[in-house]
Amino acid sequence: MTQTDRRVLISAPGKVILFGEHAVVHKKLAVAASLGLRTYLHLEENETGQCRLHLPDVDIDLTWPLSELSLNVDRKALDTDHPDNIPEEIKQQFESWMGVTTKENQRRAVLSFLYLFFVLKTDKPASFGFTISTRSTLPVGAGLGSSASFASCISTALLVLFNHIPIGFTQSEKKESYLDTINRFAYKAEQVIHGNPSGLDNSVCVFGGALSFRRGERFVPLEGFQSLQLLLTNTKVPRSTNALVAGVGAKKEKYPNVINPILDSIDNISLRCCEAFKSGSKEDLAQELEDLVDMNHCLLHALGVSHSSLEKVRVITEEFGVKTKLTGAGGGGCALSVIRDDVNVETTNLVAKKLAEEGYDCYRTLLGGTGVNAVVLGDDSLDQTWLLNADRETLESHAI
Ligand SMILES: Nc1ncnc2c1ncn2[C@@H]1O[C@H](COP(=O)(O)OP(=O)(O)O)[C@@H](O)[C@H]1O
Ligand SMILES: C[C@@](O)(CCOP(=O)(O)O)CC(=O)O
Repeated sequence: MTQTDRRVLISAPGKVILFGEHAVVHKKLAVAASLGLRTYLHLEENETGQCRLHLPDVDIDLTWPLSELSLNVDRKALDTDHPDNIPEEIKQQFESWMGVTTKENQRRAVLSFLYLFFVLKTDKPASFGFTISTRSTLPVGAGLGSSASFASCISTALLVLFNHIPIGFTQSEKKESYLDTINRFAYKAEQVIHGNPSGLDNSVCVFGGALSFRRGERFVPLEGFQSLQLLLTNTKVPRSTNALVAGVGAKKEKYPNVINPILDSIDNISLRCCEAFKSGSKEDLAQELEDLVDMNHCLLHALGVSHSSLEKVRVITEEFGVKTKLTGAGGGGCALSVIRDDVNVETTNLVAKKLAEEGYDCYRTLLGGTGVNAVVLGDDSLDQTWLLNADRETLESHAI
């Protein structure tokens, strides 16, 4: 296979925030872990002279001749602290490539791609072309980090495509430094998608595992982490991470003496979680996590980011003695329930059944899986049609 028809499968996990969402935006500690559910990206280099961006999860299929994807101004102008601050002229050019794309979720996905494309692009022959197709087994916009997982895949694809990092980065002795590079650009894409991200989600999706994170500092792998049985419930109530994060910020501005102590309490919940894992006693850990889950949810409720659907999940699970909190931005989206080892399978099934009767989707998935990964595909193997049609188990078996 030549360099020009190289095909690569990239994947990155979603994440679940155990403790500290929202507070982490304001420099409080958060604890999160990667999920078994992932986003997959198929990258094909070809000689069509065109760039195709195929994002079926958000109903996008755009193709541009690469000769037309060129900026009128020096691309150094893209080098700002936040992508929102790029010159108006570039924003207008991005708009002109957007076609009929009008929905906010679609626009942000395409804009994050265009932004990274221009930041990372290097000179290539006129015939150079490529197709990017993505498919996620994560629910999109539900609090499980689909945007960071997507951002990590796009960042990796463009870094590999333009030869900033080698395809075998996961086997390289410079792996850590390559992952840092992927993470830096994934964060930029996250900024395009949801405004003021803390950087927690992209760190989990890129590095995988379980970690604690404070904005502006390097994440710390969670000492003594043991995978937990979690039940994730997607209420399917749509919400905007942007708006919810901005709402908490506005409350903090207006009622600093009320909100700051809440954020400090959440910080202490995350600290306590780290200590509980470190101490290693499984019995105590289960009890503490349940308490912390309950308290963290109530504090998030006070910040105004719960929703009646999430409260309903709490009521249903509580009937079985199972503790639940919202996870991610809240306002709908997903809840996480801690399933203690002494809760039997029949009970868990019954809880899941009751939740399904309300129209919610339940996921049982492992925590702490591998971070972003890329493999070169052979001539005979999987193409993008396969990617778009494969079932979840088949996809997961190729994630490595
Ligand atoms: N598979 C995907 N394909 C294209 N865009 C995606 C995909 N997953 C996520 N996104 C982008 O991320 C946005 C969802 O981000 P967000 O609201 O933060 O939800 P989540 O909690 O799932 O990360 C989508 O509206 C879309 O712009
Ligand atoms: C609310 C927040 O803490 C997590 C948002 O997670 P999600 O986008 O709902 O998956 C924001 C952030 O950390 O950037």
